[in-house]
Amino acid sequence: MKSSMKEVPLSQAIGLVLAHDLTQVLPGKVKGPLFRSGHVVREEDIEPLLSIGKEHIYVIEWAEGELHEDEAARRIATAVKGSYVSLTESKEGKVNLVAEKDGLLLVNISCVHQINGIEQVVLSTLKTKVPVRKGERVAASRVIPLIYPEERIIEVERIAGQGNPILQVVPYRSTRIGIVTTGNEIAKGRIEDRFGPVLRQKVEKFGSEIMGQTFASDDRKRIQQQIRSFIEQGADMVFVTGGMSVDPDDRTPGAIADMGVKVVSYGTPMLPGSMLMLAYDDDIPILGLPGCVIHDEFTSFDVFLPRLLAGERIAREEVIALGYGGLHSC
Ligand SMILES: Nc1nc2c(c(=O)[nH]1)N[C@H]1C(S)=C(S)[C@@H](COP(=O)(O)OP(=O)(O)OC[C@H]3O[C@@H](n4cnc5c(N)ncnc54)[C@H](O)[C@@H]3O)O[C@H]1N2
Ligand code: MOO
Repeated sequence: MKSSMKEVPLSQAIGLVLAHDLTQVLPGKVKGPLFRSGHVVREEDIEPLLSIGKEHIYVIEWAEGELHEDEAARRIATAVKGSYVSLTESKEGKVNLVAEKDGLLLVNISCVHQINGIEQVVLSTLKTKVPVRKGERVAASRVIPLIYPEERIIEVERIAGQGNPILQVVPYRSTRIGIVTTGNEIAKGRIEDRFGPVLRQKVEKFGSEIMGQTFASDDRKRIQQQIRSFIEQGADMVFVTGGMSVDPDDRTPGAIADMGVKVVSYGTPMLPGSMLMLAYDDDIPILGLPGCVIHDEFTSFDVFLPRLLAGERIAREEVIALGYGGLHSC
């Protein structure tokens, strides 16, 4: 047997319980529930109900195996949430999933696709591997009809139970970073360094620290010595700034590539930030940062930084994938 909805005219609705949130939309002013599910209709509610076009309310007689939209949305959200993600109460049949900490959001994309392939399920998420703040909404779930077959929710729960959590937040590690700034014009004091302040601010935003900054002339050996020195002092990551382009006196990529490290990529298919280099000395990332990092607000560096601070190891495939949708400016 299926659940049924009994239509009750407003004149007979006083004392009855609303079966779902009733939404008011006043363009530019309000879009939200005027009455919440479970509200007991009173005399003074009649006028406001008429003003949002309700001449009847509906009372549901429930059958076995069917769920209210609020319950269905809550079960989807519960099934997909992993660590450091929590749920809000449902509103108009929608449950929000919220980050409990600052960190990197990881989304299991193929499972999200599978779940949205189930008829009339909505699981809407942010993109994977983006930085999120504590309290930020990372996803929302709902079903389209008010009364929804439980068997489809059981299918959502089966997909979600297969392996890695579908949505999780990985908090940032506390990371000590050394900066080697290259360029004769800075080493000789002709211009003032701009990388230091920019990098400090970007890194501190994620709760990590710059352990020091040294300055090297355009000389391979000096650049390599200064990178090594930071690693010996316990750096978890090293940034090398400037000299990433095509001039013969741009020595940074050569210096990094020639110091016995594993180069993941020199050249990142995103603009700005195409001249970025990523290498690893064992587990320690070494990044060659191009001039655009001090010029543009958002570059490939801002994509990589939160991933690295959350402890992700970036592989070449992930760098390649940045090209699609990676055209921002410059
Ligand atoms: N012919 C080509 N030209 C450029 C290419 C290219 O592929 N072919 N790539 C462009 C892209 S993209 C970028 S990004 C920049 C990369 O520049 P570099 O990282 O090599 O930077 P430099 O040449 O060392 O300096 C450029 C500019 O920035 C100033 N600078 C450098 N470091 C500092 C610092 N610490 N503080 C303040 N200012 C700094 C430097 O004095 C220069 O004015 O190359 C494009 N060109
Ligand atoms: O490394 Mo550059 O951004 O593409 O300006």
